Amino acid sequence: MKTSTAVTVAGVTVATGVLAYAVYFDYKRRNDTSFRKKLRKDKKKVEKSTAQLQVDDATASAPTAEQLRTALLALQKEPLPVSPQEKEGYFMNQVSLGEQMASQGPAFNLPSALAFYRALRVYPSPVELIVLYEKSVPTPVFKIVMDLMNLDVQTRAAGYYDSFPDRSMGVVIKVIQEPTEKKILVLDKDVKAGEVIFTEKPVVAVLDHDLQETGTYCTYCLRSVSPQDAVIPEVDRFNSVYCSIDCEARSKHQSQNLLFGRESVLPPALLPLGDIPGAAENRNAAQTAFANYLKSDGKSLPLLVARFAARQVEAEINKMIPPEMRASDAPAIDESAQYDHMERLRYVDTEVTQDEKTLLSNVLAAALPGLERLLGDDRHDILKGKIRYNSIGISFNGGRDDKPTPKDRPEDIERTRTPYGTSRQIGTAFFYVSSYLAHSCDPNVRPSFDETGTSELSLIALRDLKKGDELTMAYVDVAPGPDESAVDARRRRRQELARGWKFACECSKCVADLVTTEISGAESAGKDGDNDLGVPLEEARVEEAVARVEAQLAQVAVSEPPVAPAQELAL
Ligand SMILES: C[S@@+](CC[C@H](N)C(=O)[O-])C[C@H]1O[C@@H](n2cnc3c(N)ncnc32)[C@H](O)[C@@H]1O
Repeated sequence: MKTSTAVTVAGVTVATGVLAYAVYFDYKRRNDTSFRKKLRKDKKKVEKSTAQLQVDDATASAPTAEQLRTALLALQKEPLPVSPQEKEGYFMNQVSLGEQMASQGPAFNLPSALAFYRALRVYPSPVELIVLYEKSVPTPVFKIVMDLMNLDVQTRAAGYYDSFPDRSMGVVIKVIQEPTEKKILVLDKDVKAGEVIFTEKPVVAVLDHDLQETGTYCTYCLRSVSPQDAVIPEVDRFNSVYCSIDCEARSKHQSQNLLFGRESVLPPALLPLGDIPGAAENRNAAQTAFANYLKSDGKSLPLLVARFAARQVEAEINKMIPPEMRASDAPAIDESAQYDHMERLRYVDTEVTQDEKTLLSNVLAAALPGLERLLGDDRHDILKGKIRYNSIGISFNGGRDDKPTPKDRPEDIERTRTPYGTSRQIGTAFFYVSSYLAHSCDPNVRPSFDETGTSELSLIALRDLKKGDELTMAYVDVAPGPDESAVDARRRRRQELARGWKFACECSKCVADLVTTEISGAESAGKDGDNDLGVPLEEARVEEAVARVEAQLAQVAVSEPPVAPAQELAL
């Protein structure tokens, strides 16, 4: 087993559910003596059984590739324990089962490895556990555990777009390999012009700064709110208003409480903050500082990113709550797969200022020590780069005319993907499925928010379309202005695309325009190098991001202070 494979595998496993669970383990480890005793006992058992075992590599029977695949397939279908308590019990049982079977001889190597692998799947710091396994599990069994992990990652990666997006949306994501890998959103049904292809709720949304200040739109769903109907929250650090108590509750649950509220973010049974002196004052100070920063900065992205981080925490904490007690607004996608979705999205290099990093990290740590790890190292930069790159502008009925003109340099202006123009939007939202829409200067769909009057997106067909057609929207306003020639309009939209999304548009219209006589020879010559765009281009990042994030996660898991029982086991 190569270390790199272990790191990749562990990165994926870490990413799929470490956060609140790790915090919970840490809390239990520090506070629960019977839990500590159990771990120590377990450590001794591992040592004893592995000391007795001197299995000879050469005589050990290794499973065939087919046996391994069949066993893994069955294992992948097993339901995983949900609550921390269930996970804890499951983990202990599987480790002890693995030991017992390993002591039965080589014929039991595969069942033993499967048990150890099951334990690993629920463990909050898998890299630590791998290190422990390497030292304590018989070599042939350890090798099978690693082979199982390898295969697990491979099958998960290959089958990812078989189950996402949900088939009921009527679209699929296709991965095109040539000339460079890209993903496109393709219709899975026939539609007529004007039909809604699918609707999608945002993962997170934010109002433009000036509208947040006026309190005329719902802070959660972005619906227009008249003053007499506004629900005004008790605790708030902006001029938030809600269109209903339902929106207020959802907002509080998803992010508002963690970022700007006072209540514990953990369920009442686990309240590690309750008895820490000064915790409430500390939290208040961290939140005030962050809110002041957001107000003076006047940008949308820092709050959008903070809300996304809060939703990740919400998803993890939700797993600790029995299903019947969870909020009813569970999103359409499996929240535990959020990291998987994010890893697959493209992004542009974005640097978050040290101030912004520190302020948000303080808010997270003050809500629950350990949460700040969520955005450690350059994960904050990457997350912001991804949200910035994929977000869509929200506007109703073609957009507004009263947005203040930004004072920033052109390269610093926040841009969202919207055919109506960022300058006409009321807010910004981030969607999982619609993130995959490519741009075309002659688009065949448009995102609309008029159907609901909220941030829920309806994707509307602009012409009759057939199953198998690629869906494309306009990221920018592609219509020529009243005084704009076709050539100028083409140059403007291509410059906007290059500036905001760092690519030279290759849509059918741009390609067709190149061969028409109305585009000047000089501009055509720019096609290859795109030096007519006046903006340096770079490939949007994706695959490197996956590798980097995984490597960092694995590194963090190895170098972190003790948060999990492996640390005790490894003593
Ligand atoms: C928001 S993502 C859309 C999903 C993306 N196709 C993927 O592979 O993940 C935007 C990226 O798609 C590519 N793209 C979208 N529309 C394009 C176009 N008209 N011409 C060239 N590249 C385009 C660009 O490389 C850009 O990095």
